[in-house]
Amino acid sequence: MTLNAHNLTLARGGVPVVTGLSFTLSSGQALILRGPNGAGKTTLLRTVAGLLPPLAGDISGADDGVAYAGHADGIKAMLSVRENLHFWAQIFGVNDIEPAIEAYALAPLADRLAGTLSAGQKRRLGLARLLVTGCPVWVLDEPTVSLDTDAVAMFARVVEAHLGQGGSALLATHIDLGVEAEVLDLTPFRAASTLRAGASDEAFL
Ligand SMILES: Nc1ncnc2c1ncn2[C@@H]1O[C@H](COP(=O)(O)OP(=O)(O)OP(=O)(O)O)[C@@H](O)[C@H]1O
Repeated sequence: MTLNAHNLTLARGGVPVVTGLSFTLSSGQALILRGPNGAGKTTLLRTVAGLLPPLAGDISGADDGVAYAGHADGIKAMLSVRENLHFWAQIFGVNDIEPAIEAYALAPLADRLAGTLSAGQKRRLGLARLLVTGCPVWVLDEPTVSLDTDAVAMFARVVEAHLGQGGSALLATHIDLGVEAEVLDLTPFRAASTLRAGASDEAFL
C-alpha cells in the first residue's frame, strides 16, 4: 500500500500551519518528520490518521489501513495488559496477541491492571497495540517518550520487522532509532500564519 499526500494545507483552529506539502509513503518505508516545535508534525500525523480533515489537498491510499499512536497511550486503565490487547485485537479482527506481548516483553505484566503500570510500561503497551491492529501504515507521534534504552531498542526492532513485512511508518521523533528512514522536514512548508494567535480546535486541546 502506498500513501500519497498531495498539496496539503493543514490547519489548527482554522489557522493554516502547513501549506503546499506533498509526499509519498511506500510499502517498506519509514518517514521521519522533522521541524521545530509548532511546525505541524502532530497536525500532519492526526490528519493522516483521519482525525483532522485537511483544509486543502488530499490523501489517498490510507483507507482503513492506518494505526495511530499519539501522545496519549490509549489504554484502558481498568483492564489488564492482556485484556487491553484482546480488546484491540477484537476490534481489528486479529486473533493472536502473543507476538505483541513478546515483542515488548509484556509477559510478566500481562495480568496487571494497565492503570497500575509505570509510564514506560504503559508506553510499551500502547505501542504493542499497533501489532494487534494488522494495519500496514503506522502513524506515530513521539513513540519513544518514557521508554528506556532497552525499550527503545525493542521498538526499533518492531518497526524494522514491520517494514520488512511490507508495512510503513510515518513518525515524529527526536531520537535516532537506528532504523533506515527518510526525513521529511516540515520547515519549508510552514504557513506564514503559524506565529499568529488564532482560534483553537477544542477537540484536540
Ligand atoms: N488545539 C489547537 N488549537 C489551535 N492551534 C493549535 C492546536 N494545537 C496545536 N495548535 C497550533 O498548531 C501549530 C502546529 O502544532 P503541532 O502540535 O502540529 O506542532 P508540532 O510540530 O507537533 O510541535 P511540537 O514539536 O511542539 O510537538 C502550532 O502553532 C500550535 O500552536
